Amino acid sequence: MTDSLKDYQQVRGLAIQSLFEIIEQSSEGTVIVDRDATIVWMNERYARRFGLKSADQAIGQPCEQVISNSLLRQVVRNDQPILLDIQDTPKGPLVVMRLPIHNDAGAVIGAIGFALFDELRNLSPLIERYLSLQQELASTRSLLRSRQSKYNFAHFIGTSAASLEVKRRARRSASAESPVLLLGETGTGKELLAQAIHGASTRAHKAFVSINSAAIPADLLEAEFFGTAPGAFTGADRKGRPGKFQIAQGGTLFLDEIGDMPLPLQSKLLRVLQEKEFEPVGSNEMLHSDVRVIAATSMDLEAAIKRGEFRADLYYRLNVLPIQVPPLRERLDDIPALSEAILEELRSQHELDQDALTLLAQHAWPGNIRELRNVLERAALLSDDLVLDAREIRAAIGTFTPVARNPLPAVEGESFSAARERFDRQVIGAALGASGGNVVEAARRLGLGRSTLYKKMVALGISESQ
Ligand SMILES: Nc1ncnc2c1ncn2[C@@H]1O[C@H](COP(=O)(O)OP(=O)(O)OP(=O)(O)O)[C@@H](O)[C@H]1O
Repeated sequence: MTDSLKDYQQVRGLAIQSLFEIIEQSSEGTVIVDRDATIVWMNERYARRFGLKSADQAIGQPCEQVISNSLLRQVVRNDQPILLDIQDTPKGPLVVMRLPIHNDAGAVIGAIGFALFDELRNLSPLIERYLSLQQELASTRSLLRSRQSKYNFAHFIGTSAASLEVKRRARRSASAESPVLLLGETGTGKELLAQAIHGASTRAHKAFVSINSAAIPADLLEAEFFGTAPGAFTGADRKGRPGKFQIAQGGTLFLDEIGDMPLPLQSKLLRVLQEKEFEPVGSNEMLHSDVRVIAATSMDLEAAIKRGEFRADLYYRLNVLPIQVPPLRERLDDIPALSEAILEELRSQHELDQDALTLLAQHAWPGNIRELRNVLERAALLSDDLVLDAREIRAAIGTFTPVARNPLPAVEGESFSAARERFDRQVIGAALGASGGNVVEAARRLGLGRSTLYKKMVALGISESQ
């Protein structure tokens, strides 16, 4: 018994010695700190890994000064080893082991850290796994960042009454959960607004995903929306693929050109909006959906319903918070600020002279803000001068479409005051007509005080019912 115990003590002693030697020899580095976590010894190889010329430079330094994320201080303080850990260093990750050092009385007097490199071949799968997990994490993070919205309300430039109203409604819709329907011509900023709504909502930290029904062939749309189940297809899609609804889970799904959605898909979309669940293509399983939908269209959906091309029930479901985004020609006051913001965004040094701005306010902008951007970009590229003039803008516009102004036809020999009276009569008559004869409403439309409008009407002999 005593003999075998002696044996044991001897074997233990040898084991401790061998263990230390093997680890010391196969380690990438060894560092020893004292009770204050000040480095008292470091091997040369380890010093070089941290950019030091020699280990002498490390002696006397707090351990974190040399190894920025060192945990040796913690080991000394807690008197607890950290047996296996991964430490990032400027030259790649290391597997490290940190142990407290005790004196004969069992008190902590310091700590030792071994950095094990991949000479210990059986650790390399661990490092590879760690690296691949890190890569996966980085790419997931960057994917999420790229899916988060790029724009907020400050990006929607415009202080005209029409723009302010659009922004007011959009801001309000951000705090709701119901679908939003953005109506407006191409290039008016519908997607920008959708992103801003998402960014101001409680879903902002989740994905903003957009899908354009007009840009994807009809037979692929269902899989794009709802994904495919594993085994539903052969070849590349065998494993199954997530659809936009899955990718947007917890976030916002922007359905652009909703008017172009085929009827069978409209029924499926309606079901997701109502039941909050959907079925991937080729699957029998229902998946729960937590997605806020923002839809947009440049199409007259009511006309499409009459033609039988759009489901009325889907329209009512989507039309909870409609926002009409006016075309640029109805908010020409925004052009100077928009132009400045666009030129700035293009990092262009160019400015516009007064005639150029006047000309910009005379074009009807069928392509709206996207067209304005293209015109300014083209003009800035082609001009040598930093001040863009009307001639250069005119050349960049290409096909000029003047804004319709319903000009009054001139009457031969008519005096100025007669022409002016005719003009006043027409403008007031039109405002009254549009307001159903309501003078207060007509005055508001014309930007006149009610009594001023009354006086003008009396002077012109216009009655209220007109
Ligand atoms: N009010 C605005 N202020 C600044 N930039 C704007 C504004 N509105 C639109 N833009 C810019 O104009 C371009 C077109 O806008 P966006 O894509 O949002 O329009 P859209 O209505 O969704 O168009 P489409 O229907 O063709 O998809 C984008 O570059 C956008 O940033």
